[in-house]
Amino acid sequence: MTTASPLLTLETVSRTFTLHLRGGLRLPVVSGVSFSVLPGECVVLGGPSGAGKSSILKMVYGNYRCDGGRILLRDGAETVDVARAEPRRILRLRRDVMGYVSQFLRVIPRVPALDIVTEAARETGVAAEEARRRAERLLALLNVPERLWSLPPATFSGGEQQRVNIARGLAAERPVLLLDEPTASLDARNRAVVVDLVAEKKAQGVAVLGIFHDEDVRDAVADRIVDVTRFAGARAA
Ligand SMILES: Nc1ncnc2c1ncn2[C@@H]1O[C@H](COP(=O)(O)OP(=O)(O)OP(=O)(O)O)[C@@H](O)[C@H]1O
Repeated sequence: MTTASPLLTLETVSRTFTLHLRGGLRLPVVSGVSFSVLPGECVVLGGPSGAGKSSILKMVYGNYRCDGGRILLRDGAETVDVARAEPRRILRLRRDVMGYVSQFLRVIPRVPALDIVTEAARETGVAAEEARRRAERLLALLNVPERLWSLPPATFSGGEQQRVNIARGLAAERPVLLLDEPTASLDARNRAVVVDLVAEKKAQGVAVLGIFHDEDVRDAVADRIVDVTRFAGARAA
C-alpha cells in the first residue's frame, strides 16, 4: 500500500564547495533544491554533467554536508533531518531506511559474491534462508554466471562486479533507495533487468531517487524528472 505522504523531502538544500588548494575558491553547486519522493515513486535527477546530481544524492545519503536547507527522511513514525543528524543516526538510517547503489562495487576482500548479496539482505532483518534465496534470484536475474557465485568478485569483469553491486543494493528491504548511475556500463539485456527490478521496488512501495544517464532507462523508470539546472548554485548565489 502507498500513502500520499513523502518518504523523502528536500527543502531549499544548498551546497557550495570550497577548493582549499585553489586559494579557497568557492564553487556554488546547488541552491534551493526542493522536491519530495512518495512511496512507490521514482524521481530521477536530470541535467548535464556537473549540474550537481551526484552531490544531491550524496547529501541525502549523508556523505556530503549540506550548507543549508533540510533533508527530511521518514523513519517509521519519526522524521529525521539528515542535514543535521548525528553521524551515528545517519548510520542507523543507512541500515534501516535508505539504501545506496553506486556504479562501483566496494566490498570486503575474499568474501564470495553470493555471501555479499545474502548478507546485504540479512542486514535489514531478512531471515537467513530467505536472504539466500533472494540473493540467488537476483544474481540469476542479473545474469551473473552461477559458477562465479562462490568466488570473491575481485577478479570479476567490470560489468559482473557492477551486477553483483546492484544485486547487493536491491537485496535489502529499505523504504528508500538511492541509485547513482547503477546501469552505467551494463549491456542492454542487463539494463532491462534493472528497469524491471526498479519497477518491482516501486510496486513494493519503495521511494526511489536515481540518476540514470541512459535515456531509455530513465524514461522507463521515472515517474518524474527533476531538472537540477533549476537549482544552479551560481545563479542563486
Ligand atoms: N568533493 C568535491 N569537492 C569539490 N568540488 C566538487 C566535489 N564534488 C563535486 N564537486 C563539483 O560539483 C559540481 C557538481 O558535481 P556532481 O558530481 O554533483 O555533478 P553531476 O551532475 O552528478 O555530474 P555527472 O553527470 O558528470 O556525474 C562539479 O563541478 C564538481 O566538480
